[in-house]
Amino acid sequence: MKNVAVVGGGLMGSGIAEVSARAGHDVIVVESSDDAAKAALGRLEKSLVRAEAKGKIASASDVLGLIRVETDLGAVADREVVVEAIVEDEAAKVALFKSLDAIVEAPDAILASNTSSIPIMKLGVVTTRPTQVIGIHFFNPVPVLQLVELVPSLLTSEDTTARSRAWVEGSLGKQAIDCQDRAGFVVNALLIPFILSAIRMFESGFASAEDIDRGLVLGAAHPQGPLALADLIGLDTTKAVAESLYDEFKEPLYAAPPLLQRMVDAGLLGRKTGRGFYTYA
Ligand SMILES: CC(=O)CC(=O)SCCNC(=O)CCNC(=O)[C@H](O)C(C)(C)COP(=O)(O)OP(=O)(O)OC[C@H]1O[C@@H](n2cnc3c(N)ncnc32)[C@H](O)[C@@H]1OP(=O)(O)O
Ligand SMILES: NC(=O)C1=CN([C@@H]2O[C@H](COP(=O)(O)OP(=O)(O)OC[C@H]3O[C@@H](n4cnc5c(N)ncnc54)[C@H](O)[C@@H]3O)[C@@H](O)[C@H]2O)C=CC1
Repeated sequence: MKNVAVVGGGLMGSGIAEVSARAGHDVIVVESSDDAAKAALGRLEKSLVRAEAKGKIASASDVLGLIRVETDLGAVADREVVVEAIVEDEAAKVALFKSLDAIVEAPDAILASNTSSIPIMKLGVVTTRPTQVIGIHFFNPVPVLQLVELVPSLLTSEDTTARSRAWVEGSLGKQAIDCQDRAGFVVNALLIPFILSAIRMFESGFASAEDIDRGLVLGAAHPQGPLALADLIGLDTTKAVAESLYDEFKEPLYAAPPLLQRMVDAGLLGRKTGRGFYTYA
């Protein structure tokens, strides 16, 4: 699969577009407005310039030359693989998969979602080709982290799973794990309750954000603490993933704590808005 579309060019979509172009693929990114398209292009340029400065790629402009950012979803019609990376909102994703089903022409094209937590079946069944719908879940930051979770639904064909694996491992150089189609898959089903516990600890006044994070960095060798990680993921996404998990399993450990809800209400979404548990320049 050499021609790829990524729908949603935010934090994750721009990373997926970057690693695809770095693997030599022809990439179309679709964004929802001109301003969002400009922001996506800015993220791509910044990341590729950094990769070039670090000697990881020969030329940022050559890689950028493989990527087109569009605002018309019709641009994805000729793609072999489409990776959806829009906001973590089931209704928005359902609407998008219905549109993709009508637009994408290749009869064997793969329609993938990068969702963090929404069961893939909910997206597959709204299309006429659920055998070709699969979760291909990358991790943040995409150019750095090796893992991809492969999440076939009960209706996904073995051929779709095999071609998805060949693409992420063979072409993109990532490492895949296989997951059942349950909210949160493997990593977020474990990681999100850990982050929510850290938020509850901070909310209760038990320890400062800095001490909670330093504790996990220095005492458990995590690359960053859970509150800094929530700021990296985005508090809106963290809350949405918690809600999907709670909806599926009804376990209190998945319930979003009030502080997380209030921070999202306030627009304190972490790095993306400049303020979450920490402030960013
Ligand atoms: C919510 C979901 O559905 C699933 C998820 O993704 S959950 C989130 C999973 N992600 C994690 O757990 C991230 C944990 N944190 C980390 O791995 C690290 O803290 C980090 C990579 C984010 C930053 O690492 P750091 O050592 O503090 O910073 P820094 O020195 O700037 O970066 C380390 C390397 O990563 C690269 N890097 C960091 N951020 C990057 C980015 N956004 N894009 C590209 N490269 C990046 C740097 O260039 C640097 O590369 P070199 O070693 O080759 O120089
Ligand atoms: N943030 C993270 O650490 C991770 C997020 N994910 C998942 O990836 C997806 C995207 O997350 P982020 O990139 O963090 O979000 P984000 O908010 O940074 O980006 C979402 C982008 O989608 C665009 N968009 C929204 N609706 C659209 C539409 N209908 N058509 C085209 N573009 C549209 C927005 O303009 C925005 O740029 C979510 O499903 C999330 O759960 C997966 C792994 C890690």
